[in-house]
Amino acid sequence: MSARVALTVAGSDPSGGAGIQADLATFAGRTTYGCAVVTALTAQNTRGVTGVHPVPAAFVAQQLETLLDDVTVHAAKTGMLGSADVVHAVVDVLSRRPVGPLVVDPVMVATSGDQLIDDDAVDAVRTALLPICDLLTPNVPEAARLLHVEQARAVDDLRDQAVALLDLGPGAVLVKGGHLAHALGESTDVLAVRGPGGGTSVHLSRRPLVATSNTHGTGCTLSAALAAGATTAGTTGAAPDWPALVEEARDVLQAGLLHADRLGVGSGNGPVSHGAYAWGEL
Ligand SMILES: Nc1ncnc2c1ncn2[C@@H]1O[C@H](COP(=O)(O)OP(=O)(O)O)[C@@H](O)[C@H]1O
Ligand SMILES: Cc1ncc(COP(=O)(O)OP(=O)(O)O)c(N)n1
Repeated sequence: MSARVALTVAGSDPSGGAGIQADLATFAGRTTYGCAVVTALTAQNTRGVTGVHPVPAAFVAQQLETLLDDVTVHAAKTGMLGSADVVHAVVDVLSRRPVGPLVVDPVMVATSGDQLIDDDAVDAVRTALLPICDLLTPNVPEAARLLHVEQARAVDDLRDQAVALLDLGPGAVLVKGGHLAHALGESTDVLAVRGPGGGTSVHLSRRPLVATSNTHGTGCTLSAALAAGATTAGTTGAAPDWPALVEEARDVLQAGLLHADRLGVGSGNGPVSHGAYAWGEL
């Protein structure tokens, strides 16, 4: 028997709340072996980002090629890619070399407001990465930026934007409603899935609002849990059951949010507790 292997292609967050550190912790919590290709170093803590040191695109490609020469990956996720060159390098390798279902978290801005991607890279995500993506997981501002529309203000807007984003190429889209959670009084994400016959199904995933400011890394944790869940489909080549995997991943994140205040890491927006679900902590 061999392990289910998930890959993250993302930036480093030394505080451990987001980026590759969050992804690897989440993979481990889902009993999935984790590999990581690093796209950028950030100087970051729970209060914000003070610097970004990008990895050259050719070296991102070299990391991927070298890994895939040796290791079979059953599902992958992308997080912070940073520049158009890195986006194109990742797309070039992943379109030639199968890594199972691909989850794209189109990371653009940290909770602290710091920009993690430039405008050319957003265009590259839209035109090159989304066509090879199996599940796209934008938050409210990211969905609006990808579609060139105003930010969603209600669940109907989340639904319309999830369906509209399917036209850019992904097999499924989960528009996350975390930025509306306080206004709505609960956290509602909307999943749109393209069916084999071309029809679209829409699913609402709802959870009670967790009253915490310790939300650093929520998006990374959710997309990593989704990639970990998709490794099972990746071992057989079956299509992932995205509605079921979204519910599982949201349970992982909800436990992480409920346990976050007990971590006491840093003095800003602290990290979610990536392993809480696996430990049975609530
Ligand atoms: N306070 C909260 N309570 C419960 N769920 C939340 C809360 N904040 C965010 N979430 C959930 O965390 C996930 C990521 O949230 P969101 O803030 O939308 O994305 P990002 O972290 O990428 O900015 C979504 O599933 C969202 O519904
Ligand atoms: C290196 C790195 N990657 C991604 C993020 C953003 O992560 P996210 O999960 O969206 O969490 P918040 O920034 O919203 O807390 C990051 N900060 N750093």
